[in-house]
Amino acid sequence: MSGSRSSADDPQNIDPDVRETAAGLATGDRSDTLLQTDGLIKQFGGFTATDEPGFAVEEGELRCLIGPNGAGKSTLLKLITGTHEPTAGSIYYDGDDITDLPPHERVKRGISMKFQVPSVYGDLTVRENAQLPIQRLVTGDDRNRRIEETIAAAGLEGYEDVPASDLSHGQQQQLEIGMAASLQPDLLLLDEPVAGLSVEERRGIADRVTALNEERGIAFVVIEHDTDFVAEIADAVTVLHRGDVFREGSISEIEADPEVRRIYLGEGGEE
Ligand SMILES: Nc1ncnc2c1ncn2[C@@H]1O[C@H](COP(=O)(O)OP(=O)(O)OP(=O)(O)O)[C@@H](O)[C@H]1O
Repeated sequence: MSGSRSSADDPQNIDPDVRETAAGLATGDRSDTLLQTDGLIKQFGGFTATDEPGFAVEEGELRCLIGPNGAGKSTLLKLITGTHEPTAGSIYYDGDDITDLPPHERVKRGISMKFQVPSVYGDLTVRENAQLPIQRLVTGDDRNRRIEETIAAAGLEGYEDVPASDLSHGQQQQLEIGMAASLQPDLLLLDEPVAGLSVEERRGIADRVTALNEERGIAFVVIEHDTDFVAEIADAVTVLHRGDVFREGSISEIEADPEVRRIYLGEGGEE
């Protein structure tokens, strides 16, 4: 843990590898890195929730973010969306430093997030909910086409006129994922999308996420505790512990790692 916003903004303080990647992207020398953090710190009072994790996402990859309770997973996603302002450090997206951009500018750049708390309107139909994210952005025939795309992305064809309150919890989550995807992001962040869902509902969410990843090339970061679900969807897994990246690898490598088992089972949550 070190530094402040002003010292982290000094190009001399940026990790050389990160500077090279960001500079390469900015000059058109494209690598596959979509998002990269550098020296990122978030403190709440005296407590450090994010401690220079050096987190990266490649274009089109489906990455799951796991870790004990309080490891800093949600905080990291909120720093990426701009919901939280970092105490220090930088975030690069598609070659640009987006650290100081407000959340709506990040959405325009292609970062979209579905939060843990459901946000569909129960008294509106599936179609009416589906038009909400784009209603001020898209008009005419394009709007109808985008609404149909959103409903297809949610896997809710045939439910167009059903009030969202009549959908199952899993279908509501599907609708939210479709709505988050309707902004045509390159990166979609999901915070525990299958918490509290049945096995069948989890399968519905896994189908939506993998379809959007494979058919539209959307990169995902998915916070998830359920390793069966992670094994079903993830290309790669990052383990966060005490605000820092603890391990990265495939789910089978992560599950076999005794140190990962220790931080989950031994120490449990963060103090
Ligand atoms: N707004 C806040 N104010 C103060 N402390 C916070 C705030 N948000 C998060 N924290 C603290 O930061 C740490 C990381 O929280 P965070 O929610 O990012 O963890 P998490 O890994 O997502 O946990 P969980 O798996 O339980 O959702 C926790 O100790 C939490 O209490």
